[in-house]
Amino acid sequence: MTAPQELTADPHQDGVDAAVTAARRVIESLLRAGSGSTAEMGRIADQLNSVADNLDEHAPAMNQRMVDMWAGEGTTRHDPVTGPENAIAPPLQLIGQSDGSVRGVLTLGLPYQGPPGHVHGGISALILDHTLGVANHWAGVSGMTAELTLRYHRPTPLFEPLTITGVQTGVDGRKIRTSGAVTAGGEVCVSAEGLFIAKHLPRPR
Ligand SMILES: CCCCCCCCCCCCCCCC(=O)SCCNC(=O)CCNC(=O)[C@H](O)C(C)(C)COP(=O)(O)OP(=O)(O)OC[C@H]1O[C@@H](n2cnc3c(N)ncnc32)[C@H](O)[C@@H]1OP(=O)(O)O
Repeated sequence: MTAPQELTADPHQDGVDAAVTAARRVIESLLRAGSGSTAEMGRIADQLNSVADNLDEHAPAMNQRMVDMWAGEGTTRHDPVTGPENAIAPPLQLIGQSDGSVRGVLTLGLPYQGPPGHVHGGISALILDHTLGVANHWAGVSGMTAELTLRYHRPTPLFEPLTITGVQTGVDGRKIRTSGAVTAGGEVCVSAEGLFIAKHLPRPR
């Protein structure tokens, strides 16, 4: 039996991960502030643009960055679901379980809102697509999403811990079938069935 294993990058307390954590806070704070805020938004925009100018000035060339993103640990650091270097990622951390499934827990806030007080359906789709992909890696046979079927059973709450699961259910030639769910308080909010085709695009080098 395989021991449980962390499959996503552990966020660091310093370096780019710390800056990304701050950027996530900015995204959330802007949304919370809204147009009714008394903060001086013109000055805030100037400050944020100056931060971005500084980052761009010191960034490697885009083609070099693309190579780094797909080398070694970089692979799990940039994606929009688990990546500690990606400010739009919640981020979700996934653990491969001994039974072959993957599992993670996360709480989503205002940037991920769809219906009032609840998670946007497209965000659940994004999280489940990625989780099913990681479940395929954990199972040892992976590919690209060809079909993703979602069932939204009940609204998915914001501000409450959500359990995200995925497991590979079958492989038939190049066709890989995987399922998963988002649950809150033990109730399934969203379930997913995915068809993946064993194919990988070449990594930039
Ligand atoms: C230790 C672990 C570390 C963990 C480390 C983590 C690593 C990090 C994990 C990252 C996890 C990312 C998870 C996100 C995954 C994406 O987001 S992938 C991006 C979204 N998907 C795409 O862009 C795919 C776009 N589509 C395509 O490229 C192509 O259509 C496909 C899907 C690859 C298939 O094309 P193809 O290779 O030419 O396949 P083709 O020969 O046409 O078909 C093969 C078979 O599949 C069937 N098929 C193909 N498409 C379909 C379809 N849509 N519906 C039904 N059947 C289909 C065909 O009918 C055919 O069946 P048979 O005739 O063999 O019975």
